[in-house]
Amino acid sequence: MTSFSLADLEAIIGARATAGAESSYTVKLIGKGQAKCAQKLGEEAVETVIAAVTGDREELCKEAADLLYHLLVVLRVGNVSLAEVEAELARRTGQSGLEEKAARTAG
Ligand SMILES: N=c1c2ncn([C@@H]3O[C@H](COP(=O)(O)OP(=O)(O)OP(=O)(O)O)[C@@H](O)[C@H]3O)c2ncn1[C@@H]1O[C@H](COP(=O)(O)O)[C@@H](O)[C@H]1O
Repeated sequence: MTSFSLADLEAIIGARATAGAESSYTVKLIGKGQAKCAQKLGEEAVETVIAAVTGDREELCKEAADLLYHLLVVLRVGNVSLAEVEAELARRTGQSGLEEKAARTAG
C-alpha cells in the first residue's frame, strides 16, 4: 500500500510547471496551452470509459491514473487547486446526489 496521494502529484506538477524543466512532460503539455491540456483530459476520459466497458480491471486502473494526472494538469492551468475541489466535494457530503439533482431541476 502506497501513501502517495493526489495532493503529492499536484505538488509535483506545480513544481515542474514552476521550474520549467526541459525533460518534463508536464511542462511540454502546459506549454501547448489550455485547449490542448483539456483535449488530452478528454482523450484519457474516453480511454478510461473504454477500459471500464471492456471489463479490463488492470487497464482501468492505468487509464484512471492517466485521467487523474491530466485532470490535475487541467486544474493547474485553470488555476483551481485540488483543495478547492475537495472543499466542493465536502460541501456536497450532506446531500445525496438525487437530492442535489431534484433541487437543481425543480421549478
Ligand atoms: N502521472 C503522470 C502521467 N500520467 C500520464 N502521463 C503522460 O501522459 C501521456 C498520455 O499518453 P498519450 O499516449 O496520449 O501520450 P502522448 O502520445 O505522448 O501524448 P501527446 O504527445 O499527445 O501529448 C503519456 O506521455 C504519459 O507519460 C504522465 N506524465 C507524468 N506523470 C507524473 O507527473 C510527474 C511529473 O512528470 P514530468 O512532468 O514528466 O516530470 C511525475 O511524477 C510523473 O510520474
